Amino acid sequence: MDLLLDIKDLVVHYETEDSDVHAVNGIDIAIGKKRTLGLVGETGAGKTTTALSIMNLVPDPPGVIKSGTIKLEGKNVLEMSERELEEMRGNDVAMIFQDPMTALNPVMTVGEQIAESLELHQNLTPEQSLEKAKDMLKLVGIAEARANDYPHQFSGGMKQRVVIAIALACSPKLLIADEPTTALDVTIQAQVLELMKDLINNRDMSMLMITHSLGIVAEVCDDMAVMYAGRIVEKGTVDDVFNNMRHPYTEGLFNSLPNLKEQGEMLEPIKGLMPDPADLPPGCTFAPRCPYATEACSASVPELHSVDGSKTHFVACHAYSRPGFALRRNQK
Ligand SMILES: Nc1ncnc2c1ncn2[C@@H]1O[C@H](COP(=O)(O)OP(=O)(O)OP(=O)(O)O)[C@@H](O)[C@H]1O
Ligand code: NI
Repeated sequence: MDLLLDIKDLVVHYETEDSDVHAVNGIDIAIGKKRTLGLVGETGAGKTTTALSIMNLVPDPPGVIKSGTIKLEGKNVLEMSERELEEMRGNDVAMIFQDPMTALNPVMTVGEQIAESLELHQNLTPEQSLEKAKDMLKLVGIAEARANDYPHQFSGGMKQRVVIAIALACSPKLLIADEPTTALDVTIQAQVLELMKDLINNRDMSMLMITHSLGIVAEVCDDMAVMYAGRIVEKGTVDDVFNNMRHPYTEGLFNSLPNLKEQGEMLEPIKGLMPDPADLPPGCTFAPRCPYATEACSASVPELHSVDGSKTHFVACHAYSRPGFALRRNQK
């Protein structure tokens, strides 16, 4: 696979006077060109921290990138100069967040805001920028006449479309979307996702989609990585993980989803809570909640290993060292 982004052994802590939060604990993830990777996991798993690291925007202090490399087309983001970083942000990588209002300026028209990003990154004249801004609006399904309106004149779904227009105006190679539809009505969510999917595909872009929702992963992603307490516990193509899942935590996520369970089966939410990343248990951090755990699970941290020799599918779980082990879901 031709890689756009290649993250290796990333470790990020938030260090304050009274705690040391181990937010990201040595993750490896890669995104191929024209591929969309879904990063899923419970709240506090370290998803946003991972995303911010890619743009070298982890707030410091308290954030400290302890180790790792983040290569964007071969160049390590963590070693870029301020100037290179500015070039990269907006031009190569754009990020959109859950709440569109945090990204929009209430006292500028939406047309001006899209144009501003174009002027900044693409050396266009103000007139050219405004023209292109109108094109971008049309692209996200908003009439160009609305370019002169202010954010408060738009609905939530339209605001998020404007944010998408700003993010895509400079044709970045990678779009990072952090829960981009959680703040929207359910009916609007599907439309916005559909739009993003089309735009990404038409422009040969790659995307990192951060979400709690396996439904969204199924809808828009090619590949997925399941994150738990700052580690990747399973990753593969969406097909690998949906049809041949291996990690007990992944199984737990699927069992706790109403829409993905077969009818008649009982929902079983995962018992307990994710451990506090300032106080992680030794060994496999999922062991305290895992229905399959034995003592060996707490003795050492399981490494990611290939599932049946697969080149795409990996799992980090000690249980597979037991002969014949299979998840309940996979037992025939
Ligand atoms: N600025 C900060 N200072 C201290 N701790 C932080 C800071 N930002 C995040 N954390 C902690 O780091 C851990 C990972 O947070 P992160 O936001 O990356 O998780 P997430 O998977 O994106 O969660 P969510 O799904 O809720 O957005 C959490 O325990 C969080 O409390
Ligand atoms: Ni987050």
